[in-house]
Amino acid sequence: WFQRPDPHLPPSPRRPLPIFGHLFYMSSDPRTQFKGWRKQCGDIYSLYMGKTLVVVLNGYDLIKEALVKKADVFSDRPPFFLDKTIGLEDHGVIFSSGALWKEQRSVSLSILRAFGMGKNLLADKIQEEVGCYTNYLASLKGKPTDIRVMTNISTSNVICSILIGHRFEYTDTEFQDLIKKLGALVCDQQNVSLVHFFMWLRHLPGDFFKAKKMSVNMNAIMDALSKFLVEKKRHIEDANDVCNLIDAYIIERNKKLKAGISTTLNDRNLLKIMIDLFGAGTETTSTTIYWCVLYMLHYPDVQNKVHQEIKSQIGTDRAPTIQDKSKLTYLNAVIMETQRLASIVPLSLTHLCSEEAALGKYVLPKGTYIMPNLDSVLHDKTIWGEDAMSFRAERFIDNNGKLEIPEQFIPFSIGRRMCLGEALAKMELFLFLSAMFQKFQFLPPSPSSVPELSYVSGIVITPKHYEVRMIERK
Ligand code: HEM
Repeated sequence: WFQRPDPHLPPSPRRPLPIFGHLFYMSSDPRTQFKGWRKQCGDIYSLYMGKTLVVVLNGYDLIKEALVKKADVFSDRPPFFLDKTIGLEDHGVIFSSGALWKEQRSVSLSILRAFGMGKNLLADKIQEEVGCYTNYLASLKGKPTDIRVMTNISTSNVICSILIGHRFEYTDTEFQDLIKKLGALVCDQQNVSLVHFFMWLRHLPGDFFKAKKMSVNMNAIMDALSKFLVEKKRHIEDANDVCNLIDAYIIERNKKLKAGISTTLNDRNLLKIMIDLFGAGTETTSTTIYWCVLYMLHYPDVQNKVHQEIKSQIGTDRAPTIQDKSKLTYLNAVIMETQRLASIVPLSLTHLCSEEAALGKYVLPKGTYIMPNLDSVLHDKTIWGEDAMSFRAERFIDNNGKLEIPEQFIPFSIGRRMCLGEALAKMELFLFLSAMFQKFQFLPPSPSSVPELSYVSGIVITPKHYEVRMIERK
């Protein structure tokens, strides 16, 4: 409490409390709080979560310096308490580090590419799912409905078709329950930060910090996916016979073992990769769709313009395909503006400084947690102009009517740890939203009750639940 701040470390917005550091200063809406702290301290500042030093990075240049130019030291992850509770700490892709992460990431990426991520093969599969989804929306016959869970199930079906070669019906109550548990996991993260830094708190009676609820949800997801793993796992030699990620992973492992190459590919990492992709691939894409529909309720002119573009470039006799993507400039701009303004993963995922390293004018000790504040780039007035907090898709279109994507558009982060599913997410966003705006007009439950643009803060920023009417266009 009486120590002077270390001049080699970035400044803190407030003097840390003994033992707890800044934990009790954290607000339930870090987005607004972090903006204020940037104004006060500049682009880089220190927070203490208990004893752990967490350095928040703001602005494109500083985030690029850490995650791209100094990727060798800023690409590890700190341990994640929920992985500890399921006994899979430092496994899989999202929360692993070092050589194990490198191998798991490169194998997962090559499997996703083999399944057609970024190519037509997968686009056809997504389009089939989109067909089921829009039919389901049509069956609601314009009744005010919250589309969140069914959108989650639909985007989850895309990832599940890769993981286990299977899709689920929107009415499947067991799967609905699993999806709700995943949603709660993503939203409850904020409450649990205290437990993350003081693991012993989860042994206290009651569940004040929701840590027990989160462990139960995480275990339920793990149990469901390990059941699929046991069901689908089989002896497979022939690469032409691959039905899902499980097959592809096993073939890759066997290849390495046969060639006498030492490998981290094993059942535990496979299970964790399934959990990682299921978690990361479901909530993110569907939340972006959920935001986009909400923005369209607020900006009916934009919605009409999107529909007119689809009508003039593709018509209404067939569903848009991935080959149509380059024709729909305005829709692409609307999707990017949604991602920019909603900034759904505002603090990215935490990185770990693996060695002592210089950053800006400071020297950060080994073990420092790094929070890249993507919000600070996606909402930066010096990049996007004074109207950075308004929805204006035209900012992504140049004077010749072509798409213009500034390098500061980083909703998927940057550097070696940037989103593994970016190509898949972009395909999904285009195919879902183009089909939705082609087929329906989205309206608020009543003209006088447009749902608010308010959100719930978690790892992912989700709009508060809202209802919408989908009127089929003739
Ligand atoms: C709009 C949708 C999405 C957004 C905005 C998004 C955003 C992000 C962000 C910000 C990160 C953290 C990067 C970092 O630590 O620097 C990340 C990591 C990751 N994402 Fe996504 N993501 C999306 C969709 C997906 C999808 C569909 C998948 C599934 C295939 C996926 C899989 C992953 C994985 C596995 C990581 C961890 C990468 C690593 O640690 O090496 N994401 N994503």
